[in-house]
Amino acid sequence: MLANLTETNNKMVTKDLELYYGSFHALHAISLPILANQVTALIGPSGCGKSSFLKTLNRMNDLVEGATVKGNVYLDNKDIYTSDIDPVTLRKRIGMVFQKPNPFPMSIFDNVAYGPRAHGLKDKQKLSEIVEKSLKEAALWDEVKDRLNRSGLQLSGGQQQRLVIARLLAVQPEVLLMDEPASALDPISTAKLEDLILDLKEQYTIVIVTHNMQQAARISDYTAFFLNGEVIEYGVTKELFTKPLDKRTEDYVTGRFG
Ligand SMILES: Nc1ncnc2c1ncn2[C@@H]1O[C@H](COP(=O)(O)OP(=O)(O)OP(=O)(O)O)[C@@H](O)[C@H]1O
Repeated sequence: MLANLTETNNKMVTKDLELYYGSFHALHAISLPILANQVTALIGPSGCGKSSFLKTLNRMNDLVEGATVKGNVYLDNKDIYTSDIDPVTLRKRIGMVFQKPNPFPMSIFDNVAYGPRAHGLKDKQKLSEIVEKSLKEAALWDEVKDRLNRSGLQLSGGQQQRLVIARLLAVQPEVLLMDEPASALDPISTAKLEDLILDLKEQYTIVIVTHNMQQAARISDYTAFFLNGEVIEYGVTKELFTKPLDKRTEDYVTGRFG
């Protein structure tokens, strides 16, 4: 399937995106749509550029010394690499979850209230409402409502990952980027996180990097297969997994390499 870059329900689009780390050419002419309220999975063998691509979507690569981006990345049809875009505000709209859960060393409440407070909100009642709403949305409220003052670091890995998601939701993002968010979790926590991702796509647009083919098949609507910094194939997940057009995609999804 050819990626349609002009669909009206594209939340984001990358066009001829190139990424260099110094002289190393890490991403080659990536043109991909990210559909609104859908889960897009990025798959491919280690080192093929999935995380690098993910980081171009909220300008996290700005923080990597020597990284240069060429081409365009649009959010709601507006290029995010123009000089009038403030990367900090952008990252509020496009939040990111990493492989290893990274709650701040503070209470569960303060973790979630962190973003709204940083944006100047002081009203205790409003903060409490946001914390409760975000924890509910992240499917963590019932497990922590009686211990909001305990440290976020005392939670299990799966709970920590949902706390990090609650922290992002508290600043009302539009897109959630997830870089192998379940790779450090046990099967039960992974299943909870997958259920949560399926719930969250009702309200948010989600891009997830995963090494787990079954996970990509279970939770994503669209999949892009990366190899050596290129997108080899993009399409509806079911089709890409059952009727891949490219031999290399077929070899990868059937476990013949990677
Ligand atoms: N900060 C950096 N400086 C230089 N090269 C980098 C940097 N980050 C990544 N690379 C290189 O870019 C290429 C793509 O890396 P990237 O981490 O995006 O791949 P990946 O598909 O996410 O891999 P994995 O599945 O192992 O996480 C690799 O060759 C990697 O060594």
